[in-house]
Amino acid sequence: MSAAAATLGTIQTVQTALTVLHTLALTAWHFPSDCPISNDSSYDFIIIGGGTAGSVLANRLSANENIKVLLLETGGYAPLESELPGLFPLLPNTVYDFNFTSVNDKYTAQNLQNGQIELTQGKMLGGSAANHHMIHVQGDPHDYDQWAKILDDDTWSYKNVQPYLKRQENLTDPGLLDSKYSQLHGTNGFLKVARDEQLANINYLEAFKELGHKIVEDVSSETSSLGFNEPLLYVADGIRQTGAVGYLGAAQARKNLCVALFSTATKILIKDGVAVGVQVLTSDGKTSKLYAKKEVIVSAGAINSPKLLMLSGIGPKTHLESLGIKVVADLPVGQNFMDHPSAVVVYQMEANTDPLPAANPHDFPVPITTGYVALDSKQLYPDYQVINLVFPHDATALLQLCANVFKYTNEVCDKFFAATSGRSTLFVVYNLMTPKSRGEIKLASANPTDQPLIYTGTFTNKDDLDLMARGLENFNRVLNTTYFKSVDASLVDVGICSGLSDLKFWECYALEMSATMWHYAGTCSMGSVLDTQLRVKGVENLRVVDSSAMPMQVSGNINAAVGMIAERASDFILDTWNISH
Ligand SMILES: Cc1cc2nc3c(=O)[nH]c(=O)nc-3n(C[C@H](O)[C@H](O)[C@H](O)COP(=O)(O)OP(=O)(O)OC[C@H]3O[C@@H](n4cnc5c(N)ncnc54)[C@H](O)[C@@H]3O)c2cc1C
Repeated sequence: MSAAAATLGTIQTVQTALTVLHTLALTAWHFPSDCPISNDSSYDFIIIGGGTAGSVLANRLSANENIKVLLLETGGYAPLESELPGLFPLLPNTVYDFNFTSVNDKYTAQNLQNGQIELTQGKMLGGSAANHHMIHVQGDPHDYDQWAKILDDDTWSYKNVQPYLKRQENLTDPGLLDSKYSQLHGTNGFLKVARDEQLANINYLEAFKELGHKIVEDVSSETSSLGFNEPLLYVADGIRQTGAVGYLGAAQARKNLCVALFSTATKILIKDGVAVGVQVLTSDGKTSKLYAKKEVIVSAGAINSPKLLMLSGIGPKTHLESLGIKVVADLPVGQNFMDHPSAVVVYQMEANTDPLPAANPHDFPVPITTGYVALDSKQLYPDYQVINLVFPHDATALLQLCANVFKYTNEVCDKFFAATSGRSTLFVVYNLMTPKSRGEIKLASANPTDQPLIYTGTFTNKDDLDLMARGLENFNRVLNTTYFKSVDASLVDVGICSGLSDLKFWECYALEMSATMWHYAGTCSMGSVLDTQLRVKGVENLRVVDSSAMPMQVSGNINAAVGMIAERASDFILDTWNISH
């Protein structure tokens, strides 16, 4: 039997066994209790979705005890395996995941299972931060300055968003707290972040240095995020740090905050162009109508937020009419879908058989470094990011990542695994930072329980494929460094793109191995669907606050940018309603 198939079988067995533990709700103590809702109740604000953005908003808007806030979350409490950082490969394909897949474009991702991209997305309190990969990075200043330029609104420039990036953070890393980087980080926020420094990373950092890259303690910067480092992680006290753990945990005792679990918003109630409430389906199969005296705020993530808007009549007119949905506002909802296209590259190191410390479920599973690289030496912002994971020999954890997280085919994963036999490997997740390609989310039907159609649009703009190929080729120079030569390193051949060389090889590799970084964004973007205070154009008292609102990708993992948007939005909302904060 294929090693990958056997690993997938083992994961399913473990996932089934864990369902017994789920019934004990072992993590509930972190969070506010589940709050009952009843038909016709009203609140000042209704927030839809208790993920990264929704958790920030629920905390900030309920800080004033006179303001009644309802947070609706379709999932339940995150399970124990979400809290333990080392267990993240067990989370996809469970009830804690929406289990979305892309529509097979027959062009990209053909070495993924079924030619489809597994678009994992958290369905639980904490949202996608409860099953994400825990890398914390603020993004490059150039990203936000571009947002300000596109939106013609300086509110979103780096200078103006930086305080909100900081406001989320509670930096607990002793080395960084004692360094010049400390002023770029917050220490009073709700999200604890720190590095996991590992001796095993030193040789690799040296190799990247030999290629001319800067080695930095931290890539946060007021000018440029280029360089290689050991990243900050959303891990503290051995526990994954999510918005739900931090922001909702701190608001546990508030009587004016109702967190309703297993409560799915199926429609936004709109009367005469004003959002007045939400229709909600609860786990007992009942439908209720709940009302918002001030605002409805949609924070259901970049796939579910556009889905909900379209179900409510806000979206492209012809698409909605084709499904018999009455149009309330004709807006390009669902369009401008963005992700960071990725590809995994593995290097086997013949002469490196070093053991690694035994995996501790409270830590990130393996030593990790990240790098941000520009292909043009004059450019200050990155074209690509690499996430480098060091796996010890014969590591089944590599198979778990390959087969259950990235969802490469068993043939590909078996080849990667064979390369680990008796030697260490470097598992490199390469991804493109500012793709020009765009995809689209569409409704499959007017039924809220149906999955939407997700067209990722990967490499529909040829420039992206060209840049991705050049970047992969550029990174591959690592084989020429002293360390990689000393361990007799080579690229693991997965048997695709044979006969091709140089850039043609990398272009083929990028296409065939293209996957996701799970950084979905832009589907209700500011500028087209929203104004720059995140209000839906043409509908009053309705905002979208989550990764859907991003007009352009940021150069790195996007959770911090989403949290920043929500922090910023909370100030907009409190100011709009003259609520003190
Ligand atoms: C596998 C994976 C790995 C990632 N790795 C990283 C990483 O290492 N670092 C990083 O910075 N970012 C990472 N990300 C991205 C980051 O986690 C997300 O961008 C971020 O969590 C998005 O926040 P959000 O608030 O937009 O949506 P989410 O956090 O997804 O929250 C949406 C919430 O809405 C709920 N919901 C949806 N529909 C409804 C409805 N109709 N009614 C009620 N509730 C609803 C969902 O259950 C969910 O709780 C990763 C994401 C994934 C999926």
